[in-house]
Formats: sequence, structure tokens, C-alpha cells
Amino acid sequence: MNPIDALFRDLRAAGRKAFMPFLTGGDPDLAFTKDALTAVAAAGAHLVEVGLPFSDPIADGPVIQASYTRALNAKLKLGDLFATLKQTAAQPGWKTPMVAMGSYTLIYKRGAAAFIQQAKAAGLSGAVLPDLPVEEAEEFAKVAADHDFKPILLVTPTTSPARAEKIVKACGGFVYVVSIVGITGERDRMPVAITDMIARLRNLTDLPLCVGFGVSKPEHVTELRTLVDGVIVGTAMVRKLEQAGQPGQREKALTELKASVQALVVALNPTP
Ligand SMILES: O=P(O)(O)OC[C@@H](O)[C@@H](O)c1c[nH]c2ccccc12
Repeated sequence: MNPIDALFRDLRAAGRKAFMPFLTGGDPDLAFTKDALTAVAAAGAHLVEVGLPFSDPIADGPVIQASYTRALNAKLKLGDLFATLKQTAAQPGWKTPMVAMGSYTLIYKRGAAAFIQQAKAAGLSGAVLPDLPVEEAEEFAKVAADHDFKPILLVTPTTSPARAEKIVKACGGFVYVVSIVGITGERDRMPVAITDMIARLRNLTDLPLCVGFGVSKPEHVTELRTLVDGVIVGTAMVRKLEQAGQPGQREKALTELKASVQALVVALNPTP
């Protein structure tokens, strides 16, 4: 069974929700990526979304764009990032599923089957594909299914019901529910319309629904916890990667990253 399916089966049986931090691969360097992944897993993250740095932003806000730029300026290569993920997942006791998040350009360049083989060998169980239109997702979804690799597509507040139906059919693992129209980045409050969006999606699919964009504080998570199967937090985590790039700040950034994950995990699952 794919590790993402196994995770959500277990969480659902226990009445618990998934916390999923997003971390850019290679910011400020690959050694830190390994340390940061290990730290968030130890702090209770249920699965991790690893951003594959890319030059053209897709819905990325300024904090994540700057993070991608730092990784690319440090001459990050995808093969090296995959090698780091593999080492990370090979640590004794590692059981945190990882998904990639990246432009379909990165996949298309390599060919879907080749990309999936490399990604799986690196320990990745699926990929969030923000710029793959559902019309073109079918072919990727077929290749992915052959390799038990999960294609995760996004539904936004402006997605039509007919399109949402196609998207959830092409998805595996979970559906990425974008909370707001716009780009990634912290917001003060969670939009009210999210309740309706989730209810409509529940009628279309049994897949877990995970909400991202704008989630950063325990209060947000408390608001969402009864509604969703998981939450994704990117920008608030990536700020710690930025900090880690400052001289002498690595240990402090790791400690703060852990504390932030712990606080969000407790808000999501308040009873032990
Ligand atoms: O940063 P936020 O607002 O916490 O949202 C998560 C998000 O960063 C992550 O999932 C992500 C980063 N870049 C993306 C591009 C498209 C979709 C999603 C993403």
C-alpha cells in the first residue's frame, strides 16, 4: 500500500488529522534540508511536502520564491536533492511519507516514467502538481498508477464543480484544497467560504482533503481541524530556512522549526 494511503487510513481510524509542513529542498543547502526534514518528522509532522526549486513561480508568494532563488543560486541539482531525500528516508525508524511539489516542467523534461522512478527511489510517495491542467493529468495519472505514485492536484475556490469532479478523479493520496484565490503566504484569518468548498468536495470524493495557503498559526489550525483531513503550512516554515542561511543561525532555526511544528501538531490533535 502507498505510504500516503496507509497514513490517512490510520489517522482516520484514530480520528486524527495530518500536519504537513512544506520545505524547499536545498535552502540554504542540502545538509540543512536533511536536518530540517529530520527535525519536523521528530516534532510530529505526519508527512512532508518538499518543494523542488524552480525559476518561474507558480502561485508562490515572495517568501517561497526567495527560498527557491537561494536554492538555485547555490546551484542545486534535482539529482542531488533526490540523493539527500534518499539518505533522509534511510535513517533508522524513518516513517514519514514525503511528497514532492514542483512544476510539471521538471517532470516533463525527464519524462513521467523516468521522473517517477527517480522520485520513488528517493523515498517520495507522490507529487503535488500545481501547474498540471487536469486535461493533461490523465496520462501522468496512468503512469503514476502503474508505479503506485500519487498525483496530487489542486482545487481552488474558483474551480467549477464540473472541473472539481475531474480533478478529484485524477488525484490520488489526497486532494490539495487551496483555501484562497491568490498566492502562498500567511493570512490573518481563514476564509469563511472554505466550509462550503469542503462540503462540496466531500460529495465528490472519499479522498482525504488537505488545506493549504495562508495557514500559519495554531488558531487557524484549530478552526480547520474538524473540517479537514490535514493542513499544509509552507511560508511560516520557509521563514526558518531563510533564518538558517544567516551566519550562526542554523541551530536556532532548527529549534524554532521544531517548536513551530509541535505547536501546530498539538492544535490539530489536541488530545494525546
Ligand atoms: O505558504 P503557505 O501559504 O503556507 O501555503 C502552502 C504552500 O506554501 C505550499 O504547499 C506551496 C508552495 N509553493 C506552492 C505552489 C503552488 C501550490 C502550493 C505551494
